[in-house]
Amino acid sequence: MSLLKLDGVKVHFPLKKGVVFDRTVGHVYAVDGVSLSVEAGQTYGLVGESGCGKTTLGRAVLRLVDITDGSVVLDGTDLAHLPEEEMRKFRRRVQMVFQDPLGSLDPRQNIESILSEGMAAHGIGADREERRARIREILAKVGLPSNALSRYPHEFSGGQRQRIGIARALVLEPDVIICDEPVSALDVSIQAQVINLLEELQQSMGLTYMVIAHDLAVVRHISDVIGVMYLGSLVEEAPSDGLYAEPLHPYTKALMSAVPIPDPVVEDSRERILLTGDLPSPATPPAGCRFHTRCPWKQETRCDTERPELRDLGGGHKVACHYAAEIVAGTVRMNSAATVVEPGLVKTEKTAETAETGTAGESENSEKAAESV
Ligand SMILES: Nc1ncnc2c1ncn2[C@@H]1O[C@H](COP(=O)(O)OP(=O)(O)OP(=O)(O)O)[C@@H](O)[C@H]1O
Repeated sequence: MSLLKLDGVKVHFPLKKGVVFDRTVGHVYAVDGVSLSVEAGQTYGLVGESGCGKTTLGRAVLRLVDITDGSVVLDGTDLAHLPEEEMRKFRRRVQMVFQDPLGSLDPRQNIESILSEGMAAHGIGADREERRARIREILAKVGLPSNALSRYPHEFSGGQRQRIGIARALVLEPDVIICDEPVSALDVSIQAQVINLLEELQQSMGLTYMVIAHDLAVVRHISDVIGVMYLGSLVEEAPSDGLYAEPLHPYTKALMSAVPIPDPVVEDSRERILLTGDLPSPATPPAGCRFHTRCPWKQETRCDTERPELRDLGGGHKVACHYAAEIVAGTVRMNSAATVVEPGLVKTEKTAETAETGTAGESENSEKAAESV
């Protein structure tokens, strides 16, 4: 059953100009028509490069930004159209865990005070003692000692602070937890511990997550379903295994090929797709398919004029690309100056001409574009 269902969600930020009269001179199309469902007890992973609208989408669920259009249905209630006083009751039910645990914890408050603040505001626990007992229980669940209660955020390591952030969400007994880049501020050695903790808590408490990350490796194991965002829209969505087994959208293929593989033999023997060109501004998104300006498989003129819908190609594997099936079948070939790193080479630029012969070349910009993915 879908616990959280987004339908056609748009968040357009007005671009203002002028000191006296604020004129709207355009919009940032941060989120532009996203539909997705998060099933109870599951994890939806949302990935995409910086600026694609992931955080704004998460904030829209909590109504921390104005929703321009669409619906956000939590357990049967559309939050997008709820009066503010009604919305207050629902805020407890969707909690957010932030990227920077230190920045999101008040340094002047001890842990008990940080955790009990929200509980008191939402009427959880009859009195201080009851709240304290509940906090102790949750601290144990997230792997922190009960003496953490009287300590302050700066006394903890980065990983422990993220555990406090998770505890702060849990004490409010939410239906859904949105984890926004939950491990990207942490040391690599600590990241796996926090991801494992999220998984353990999900199993023992039946939690439902939306995990937002720019790093595909972070969402891979924890997610049941993964959605890939590009310039405000979902370009691909699939059960996690299906997405990794066969990414269908050219953007996902590029993202996936940029993830380093620890085995040097495998790393050296695979092909990588490096995107050329910069990410367009969400204030002036390209017409047609938003990815067409960087797409190695772009076809004239459909891709520059007609916006592809997200469609199911089977087994819940959805893709917004006019030619996804043809690319898989090999009947549509790379047609532009796409850069492919061929097995065993550091860098090879493959163009329409060189694609056949495999002539090697260099492209600094392409390498940078790949790094930014
Ligand atoms: N309040 C705002 N007013 C105007 N533009 C905004 C606002 N918040 C976000 N944006 C713009 O919306 C776009 C999407 O931003 P968002 O933070 O959602 O992306 P993101 O994918 O989460 O990126 P990051 O990982 O860097 O946070 C960006 O171009 C950003 O500059």
